[in-house]
Amino acid sequence: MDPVVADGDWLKAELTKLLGWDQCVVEGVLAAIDAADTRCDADEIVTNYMDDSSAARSLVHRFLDHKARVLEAAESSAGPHNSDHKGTGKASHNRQAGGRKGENAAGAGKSESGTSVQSSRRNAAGSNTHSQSRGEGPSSIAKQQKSNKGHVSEAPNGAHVVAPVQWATSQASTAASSVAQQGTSRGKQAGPKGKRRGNGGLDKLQLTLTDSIERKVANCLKCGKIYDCRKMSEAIIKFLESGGICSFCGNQVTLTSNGETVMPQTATGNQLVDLQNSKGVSAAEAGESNQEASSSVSVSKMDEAASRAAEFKDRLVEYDRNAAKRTTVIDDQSDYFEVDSNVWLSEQERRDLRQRLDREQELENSRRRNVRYTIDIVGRKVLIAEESKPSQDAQTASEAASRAAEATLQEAPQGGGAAAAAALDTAARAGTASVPSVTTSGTAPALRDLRAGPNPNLPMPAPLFLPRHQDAQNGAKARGSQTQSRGTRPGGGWRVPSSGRLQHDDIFADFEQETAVEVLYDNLGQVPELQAPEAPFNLCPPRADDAYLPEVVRPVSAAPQQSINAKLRSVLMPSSQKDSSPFSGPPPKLVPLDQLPDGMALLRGWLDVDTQVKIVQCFHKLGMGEGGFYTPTYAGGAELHVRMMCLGKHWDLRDRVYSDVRSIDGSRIPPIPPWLAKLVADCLSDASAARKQAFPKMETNVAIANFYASDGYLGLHQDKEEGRRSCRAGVPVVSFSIGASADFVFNNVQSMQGASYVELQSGDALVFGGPSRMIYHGVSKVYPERTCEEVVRRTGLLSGRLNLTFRQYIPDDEA
Ligand SMILES: O=C(O)CCC(=O)C(=O)O
Ligand SMILES: [Fe+2]
Repeated sequence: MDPVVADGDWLKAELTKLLGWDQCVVEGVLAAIDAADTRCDADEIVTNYMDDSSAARSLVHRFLDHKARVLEAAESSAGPHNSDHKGTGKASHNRQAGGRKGENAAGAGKSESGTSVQSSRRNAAGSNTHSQSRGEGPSSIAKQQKSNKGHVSEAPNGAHVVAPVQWATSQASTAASSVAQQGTSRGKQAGPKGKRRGNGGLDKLQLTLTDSIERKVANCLKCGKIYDCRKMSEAIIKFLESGGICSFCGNQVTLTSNGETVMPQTATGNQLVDLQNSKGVSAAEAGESNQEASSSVSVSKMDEAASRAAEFKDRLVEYDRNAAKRTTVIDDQSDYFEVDSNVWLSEQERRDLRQRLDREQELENSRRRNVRYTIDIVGRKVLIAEESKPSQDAQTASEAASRAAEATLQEAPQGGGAAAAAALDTAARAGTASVPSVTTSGTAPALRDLRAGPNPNLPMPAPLFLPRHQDAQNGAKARGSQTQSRGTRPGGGWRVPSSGRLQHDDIFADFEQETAVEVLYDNLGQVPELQAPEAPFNLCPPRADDAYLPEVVRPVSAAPQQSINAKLRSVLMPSSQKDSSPFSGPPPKLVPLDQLPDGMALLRGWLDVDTQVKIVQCFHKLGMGEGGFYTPTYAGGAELHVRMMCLGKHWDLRDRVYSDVRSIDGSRIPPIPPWLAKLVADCLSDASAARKQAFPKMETNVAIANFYASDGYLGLHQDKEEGRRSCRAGVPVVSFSIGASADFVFNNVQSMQGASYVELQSGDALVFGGPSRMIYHGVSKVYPERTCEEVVRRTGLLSGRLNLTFRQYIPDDEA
């Protein structure tokens, strides 16, 4: 037994050293330990207030053990009258300690300068019994609070509010006693430490209060300061002492004890104590009067605090109710498309937004339906008309495209359609699946419903410009002609009024020409599968000098018409890139008519003028109808330099076969008029007679009509698609020539080397069959100045040459 250890000062010093706490805090803890009923209670204090420190626990145990032994020794030395305590030798040390303490305090007369625990006990002993002393133990405060009904009031919200005076009062009475015992020393002590040191009972009471409050960690709702009441410190004690007044901002931090709100304690209690002390009031009186004073002041403070709380509550509620009106939330992150799930939208806003989105979707759908493509035929571009105003702009774009296509077709009937088809075809190849159909109302049926898209392969950015001299040449000649009567723009040319993209202009650079030609030829290298029909080719356009014409508009004579591509070539193609003549090489030898090879006969002027006129008129009419004249193209896209049409069957330059329907546009093929067939038969008969050698029999079922403009020609070739039997049998070809004269070149090989030629004149009939059936032949030159004036005058035949060749096609399976 070590009396030093049994002394509270020893434990206080050890714990202070161990825990590093303020001494007054340690004193409070010691007071609680001293008041604990059992060792378990003491252990709990260690657990709760000393972080369950084993070192602290062992110190406490050591202290209690020694204390018990000291008390026991004192008891035994005092006599057996305390057998009651002995009888409960196993009773808690506290009881032992408590009992002994009281006696010790009273009897042993330990100095006031002992531990605060002892001091407290001794102080309390003056007016309190042992049981009272025990009543101050843990959890006794609540009981006191409940029993003290006079200090329980109803808060505005209905909650019970227990004025701090209840527990402050009891502590005040204790403190008052303590202070009374101490005289006025408390008030004289300088600094809080001294004050606390002399106020150990108060600390103990705070500790018990801490134990009783429900939320051990509280925070100030105004400034956020946190009060961790699990760890005792001077600040916490002060906080608890004040009943939850925030030491930082003065706000009330709500503390609840046993379900009841602890109201703040003002300094009033202590002040009163101090006041009473200073007046020399006895401890008991001071306690009573203190209690009463505290009670009345606290109630009034409670009312004041309650009304402040209610006011604050009302303000909060009001704010909550009206927050939406006074607050605008701009949520940039919120996707306004999220209409349905957007929590920031009111019902009305949601409805409005939904309607707006629906409207926009409708417009977008309508815009997609109305996309139009503008076809720049010469520029070979297909442009998407993106419209912002769907209906109106789409309509405008559509009309512009239609007018462009129509005007181009009508103004350049020899080639515009083909170029359009080629452009469309090219565009269609480059197009996407989603492109809509091209609307070309008023144009040829084959142009309608073609699907086209933008052509990324066409780099030419600017419209193609034609030089003015070309415009003058074409436009002037075309002016007043049938093209004008179709409503095309006076002055000729290819200007498209609405788009303005095709223009005449003197201003063009060489590189532009070459670029254009390059593009043109690039495109020609591609295979146009579908060739749009050309505008009707008028073999005999009306002319002013035609005597037979009625007295109507007498337009200037029509120009020999060229296809657009021919025009482009002649105007724009650098000489180096122009077609090399298929007749380059040694000039052919003119063959006298009596020296023609076997199987060839030339019946000069066999067709009289009337028959020629009849033939021209016939082909004038047929040429403008279904299956009429068109410009044949090779598979690669290059054009023949003649206009062609077929009777009986269609012969296709691209695949070189005969068919019943024109493959390029599905046209039906006009039949050979019987009078013409008879004419052919008669001619053949005459040819046999002339040669004194019968040509193989030939019943024509195919006729090919070619119109050569003044610059037209036809390369060396064989007529060999009429079937093996027809060709092998030497079934002859009968040819009629009308209009301008031309050089007919022929050879046994496809070369100008050793070639011969004869001049075919208007009205001539040429027959080649038998051994000459497979000669290579062609037309190298046309002589527009050498023509049959009468035929021209009577028919209005264009300057050029009309040639008809009659053959008999015998399919191989019939052979
Ligand atoms: O125009 C000519 O005289 C010849 C025509 C020709 O050879 C043909 O059409 O195959
Ligand atoms: Fe031929």
